[in-house]
Amino acid sequence: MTPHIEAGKGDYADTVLLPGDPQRAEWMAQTFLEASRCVNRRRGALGFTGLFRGKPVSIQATGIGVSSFLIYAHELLDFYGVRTLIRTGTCGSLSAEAKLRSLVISQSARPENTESGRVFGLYVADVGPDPALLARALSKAAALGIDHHAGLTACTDIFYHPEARARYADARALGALAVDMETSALYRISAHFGARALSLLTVVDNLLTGEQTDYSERQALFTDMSRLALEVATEGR
Ligand SMILES: O=P(O)(O)O[C@H]1O[C@H](CO)[C@@H](O)[C@H]1O
Ligand SMILES: O=c1cc[nH]c(=O)[nH]1
Repeated sequence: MTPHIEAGKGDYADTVLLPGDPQRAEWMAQTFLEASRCVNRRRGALGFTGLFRGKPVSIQATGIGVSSFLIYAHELLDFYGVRTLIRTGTCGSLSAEAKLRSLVISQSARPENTESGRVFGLYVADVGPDPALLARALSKAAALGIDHHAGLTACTDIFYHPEARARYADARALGALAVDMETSALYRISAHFGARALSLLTVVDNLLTGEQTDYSERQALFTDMSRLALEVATEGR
């Protein structure tokens, strides 16, 4: 076990899907995994291991923001020896393409010059998803008919920011499709540990128009993203 995870060594599969929300972790495990068992309840950050089409896979909630995310990612990579991390997150749209309820596949992630932006100087710079995972996700998303866009995403430390959407002007000028609060951390720490990573994000609100989904409809919104993540995670294994 680690300070934040009570699971024993060997309780996680080589590949772990990472939603921020523990309720999403539980829903994904109940909906998609066979023989699923809960391996972590500490602090309510639920973790599960089970089988998808007969292949082992885990799902671990990471909480909100880079600080929380880096704790779970670090302990999974360092202590549990996990080799592949696939985020199944949510994001806010910054673009006309990333429509509400559609999927964004992060091809690169740009941190703001906030605390995590400074911390990232300690990690490998300018890293993105594993190219093979990305290619697999793009072809499977097309084959499954999933409404998706791939491109740059922004990553912020601050959900409720006094400057509101104006603070994303730079990221939007660079073509950022959407913003979340963990993807830069995922790509940096995975590169640091020589592991593979990919971030899939469902658009739950739009920072340009103010449109929002309701939390009660959200689990149903995650079917496409979850299936895609599980197929990408288990193909060829
Ligand atoms: O829904 P999750 O995966 O937590 O992701 C997004 O939602 C949270 C903010 O509401 C942040 O963690 C952000 O990245
Ligand atoms: O980080 C996030 C996630 C969802 N919606 C947002 O506006 N920001």
